[in-house]
Amino acid sequence: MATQGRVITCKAAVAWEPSKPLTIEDVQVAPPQAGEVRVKILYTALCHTDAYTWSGQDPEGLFPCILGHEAAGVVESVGEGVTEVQPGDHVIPCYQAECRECKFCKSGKTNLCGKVRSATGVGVMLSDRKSRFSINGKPIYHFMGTSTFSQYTVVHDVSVAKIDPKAPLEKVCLLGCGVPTGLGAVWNTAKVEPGSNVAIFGLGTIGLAVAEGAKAAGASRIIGIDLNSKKFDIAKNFGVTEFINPKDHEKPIQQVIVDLTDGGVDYSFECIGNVSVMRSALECCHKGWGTSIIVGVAGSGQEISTRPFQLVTGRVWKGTAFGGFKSRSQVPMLVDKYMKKEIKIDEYITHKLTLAEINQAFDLLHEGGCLRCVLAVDV
Ligand SMILES: NC(=O)C1=CN([C@@H]2O[C@H](COP(=O)(O)OP(=O)(O)OC[C@H]3O[C@@H](n4cnc5c(N)ncnc54)[C@H](O)[C@@H]3O)[C@@H](O)[C@H]2O)C=CC1
Ligand SMILES: N[C@@H](CCC(=O)N[C@@H](CSC=O)C(=O)NCC(=O)O)C(=O)O
Ligand SMILES: [Zn+2]
Ligand SMILES: [Zn+2]
Repeated sequence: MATQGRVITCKAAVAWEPSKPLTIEDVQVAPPQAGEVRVKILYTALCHTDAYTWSGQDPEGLFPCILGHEAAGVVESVGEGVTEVQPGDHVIPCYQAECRECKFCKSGKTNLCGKVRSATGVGVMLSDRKSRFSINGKPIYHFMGTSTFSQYTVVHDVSVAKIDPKAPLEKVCLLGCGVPTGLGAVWNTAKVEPGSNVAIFGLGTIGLAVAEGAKAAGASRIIGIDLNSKKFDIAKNFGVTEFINPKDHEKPIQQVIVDLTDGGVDYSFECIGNVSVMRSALECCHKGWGTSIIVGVAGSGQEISTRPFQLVTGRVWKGTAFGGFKSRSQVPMLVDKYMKKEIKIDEYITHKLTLAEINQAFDLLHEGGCLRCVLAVDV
């Protein structure tokens, strides 16, 4: 039976309250309105940002909601005025929109887009400030404008990238967040030059993608720092050349790195979300030019600090969202790079489960051996 124009009832994992196990529910998904796209999600991975919001630490977290933002699927139907995708197109939902018209998009200075952010930050769609998800009439909030822990979702047309239909969706779903974030932090935000020294704090998917990007950029020393020493074995495969476990040192970790690198690294990346590590990451940078990129997302109420002298003497503190990539324009290019074997994806996928097993997948996220767990959604 044709579903276009009708409400679809499908399975979704609903987060009812912070930290309470998600439950698989029959959810009603309304048809897309003007400028919206309804997508059948086939595969979704879990990102630590989903766990962060679920834990209640996200100041923008709203409940009940449908989490998830690293996914791939097929367009089921489109609303009025949608021209760039059509039913049957293979797509990756993009939590960072790209409208190409707002002052952010036109600035050429950022990948942030202002068109739908005020709505996605409060769990609704822009046109009527309402949710397209409900359970027996009770609205369920959207999350990050994507809500991919559902067999069907509705996204803004500026938040969906059309990709090569030949690309395996169970792999390229990772291009919705983690892998581009790490690669782009190096290529777009830091712009690491050949021969640079790099320090990466946190060797999860994001830190490993930073390592992959730094290796591709020609960095000569890539120092990985993690509290879990088992990470070094896997990190070598992504380009990490040296490993430091802060637990093995009495001196502050920034001092250890400064001593090891003749004054500090050219670039550092914080890929954990810990504000005290963010300070170490800045302070391990070389005087005069060292640049530190904050990638990790810190909890509500957390603040960063350092002595202003650190910046007066030439260190630079920056942050990155989605690695600075313009989503709709550049995600298809990343898919093509994967298809040409120019970037890794398979190596980040350590576990595969189904949507029904999502709570097990969240448990796995907190285990040192899990990078990305991909869920088959349509089963
Ligand atoms: N800015 C952005 O656009 C994005 C940010 N993120 C954020 O990036 C961060 C990292 O994400 P994942 O790699 O998925 O996380 P993850 O949890 O897999 O990796 C974090 C790593 O840091 C290590 N670690 C924890 N505390 C540490 C400490 N004090 N010192 C050294 N190592 C420590 C852990 O052992 C782990 O290996 C999260 O905060 C996530 O929310 C994720 C995606 C996009
Ligand atoms: N909601 C949080 C902020 C969360 C955050 O910083 N998100 C990152 C992406 S994390 C992906 O896994 C981001 O890109 N932020 C830019 C944005 O526009 O949201 C809070 O309020 O602190
Ligand atoms: Zn993410
Ligand atoms: Zn825009």
